[in-house]
Amino acid sequence: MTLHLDDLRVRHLGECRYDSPLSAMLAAKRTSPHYVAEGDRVLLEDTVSMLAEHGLSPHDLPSFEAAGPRRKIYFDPARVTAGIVTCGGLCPGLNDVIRGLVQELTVQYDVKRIVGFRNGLRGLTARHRDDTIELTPDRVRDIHNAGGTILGSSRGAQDAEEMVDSLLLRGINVLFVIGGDGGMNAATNLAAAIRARGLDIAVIGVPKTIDNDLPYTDQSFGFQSAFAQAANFISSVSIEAAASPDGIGIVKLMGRHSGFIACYASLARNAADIVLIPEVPFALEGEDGLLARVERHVRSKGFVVIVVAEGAGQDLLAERGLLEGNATDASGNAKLGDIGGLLRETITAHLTAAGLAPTVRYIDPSYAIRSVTANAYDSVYCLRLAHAAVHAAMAGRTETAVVRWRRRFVHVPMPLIISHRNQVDPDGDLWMSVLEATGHLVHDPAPHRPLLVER
Ligand SMILES: Nc1ncnc2c1ncn2[C@@H]1O[C@H](COP(=O)(O)OP(=O)(O)O)[C@@H](O)[C@H]1O
Ligand SMILES: O=P(O)(O)OC[C@H]1O[C@](O)(COP(=O)(O)O)[C@@H](O)[C@@H]1O
Ligand SMILES: [Mg+2]
Repeated sequence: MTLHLDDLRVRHLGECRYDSPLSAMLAAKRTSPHYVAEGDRVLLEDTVSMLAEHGLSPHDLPSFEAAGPRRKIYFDPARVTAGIVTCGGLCPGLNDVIRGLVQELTVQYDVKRIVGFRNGLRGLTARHRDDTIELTPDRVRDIHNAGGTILGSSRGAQDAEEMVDSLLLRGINVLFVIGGDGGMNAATNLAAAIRARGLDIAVIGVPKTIDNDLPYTDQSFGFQSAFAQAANFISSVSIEAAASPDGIGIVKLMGRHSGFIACYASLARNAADIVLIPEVPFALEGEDGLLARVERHVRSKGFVVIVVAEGAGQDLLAERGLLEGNATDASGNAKLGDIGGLLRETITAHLTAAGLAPTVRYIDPSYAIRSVTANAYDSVYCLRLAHAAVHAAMAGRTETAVVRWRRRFVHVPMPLIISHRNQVDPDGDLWMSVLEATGHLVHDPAPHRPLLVER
């Protein structure tokens, strides 16, 4: 998708007329390699070839508005009531973001009232809108020491008009939606409903996903903590597999449509022999198929470690009638078949038929990965995203997500965040690293992507 400068402009509620409490500090600042001033923009692309292709002056190149505090703001902080909601699946750092939002709103902007909606967008429905949590610095002081979200979360559909009514009834001027593709979709619809009614309510998104599958963000918050935890399970399984005759270690990791966790967790320990992700189809049978490859590993090395993303090989399950048609969860997300189970069964049968006596160690750590506390790196990241989100809201941005893009914090129009899915590029350098680390390129140099099958 080719984007132009106009596609990247974010919506403003109106003119910023109030002095920001941070204006004196900002007056002294200038753009430097480490600070992007409020009027400056951050380029969408960062290679010479991509930029040259546009043939445009720097000012006309596709670029994002820089995040950060503004000298003039849209809302009078004394009249602001903020709302916060977390939706969808958990990921590390949700409490860090909530805490950062509350601290920044109260300490820097002196906002007096912050309402936490419980259990995701369900908390904005008529039935649940009064069951909220008053969020104060005291209430959030220690919440970053635990995983999950103190607000709770949920999946399932809600009516946008009903949610707007809730915002009005609770007097919310600024809503922070911490959510994934579903949450950003819902927030976009909510913002459209707010706009259609001509209301003065800002909706700011803080994109969240354990799968790292949202575009226009370097890496989603909590992802690093999650794949570090996943890497521990890979270590465990590889120790088990190595200690067993004809040992087969299999770890199934989250990743509905994108294999980022599988790739990063595998690289973190460099113990995987085979990595299977949704983006790279594979065959079970045949000389280049998975079963033959597993057998070669076991015969040459004595054991094999396989890391599989849960969304990999769904076509193989469908072929075997092991998929529930087009089944979806309450939010409309595809329900997956159990690729880990299929691997365990087919590998055991294949190796047994080949005269080996496999010992299979299979781990599906599932929720144990996304429920962990954010590590120090992610905590910092979450806090800075929260700061950026508060500045964006107070400056009257709406239908806008705050993200880190090429190491800078920027504003992205919410529709772009849900325009497509971020996936591992089979031609990209991440997948190349995985192939290098698993020895595919050295041991099997002939096919460019050894486990990729044209279907
Ligand atoms: N396409 C959509 N349009 C409007 N709302 C959606 C859409 N997809 C999901 N939602 C709502 O957003 C919330 C979170 O979505 P979900 O897919 O469960 O998690 P996530 O935000 O992590 O992707 C749910 O309440 C769901 O109903
Ligand atoms: O069991 P749940 O809560 O539906 O979550 C499972 C799925 O949610 C995910 O964590 C991603 O969901 P989100 O979009 O909510 O982050 C997947 O990796 C996983 O398959
Ligand atoms: Mg999602």
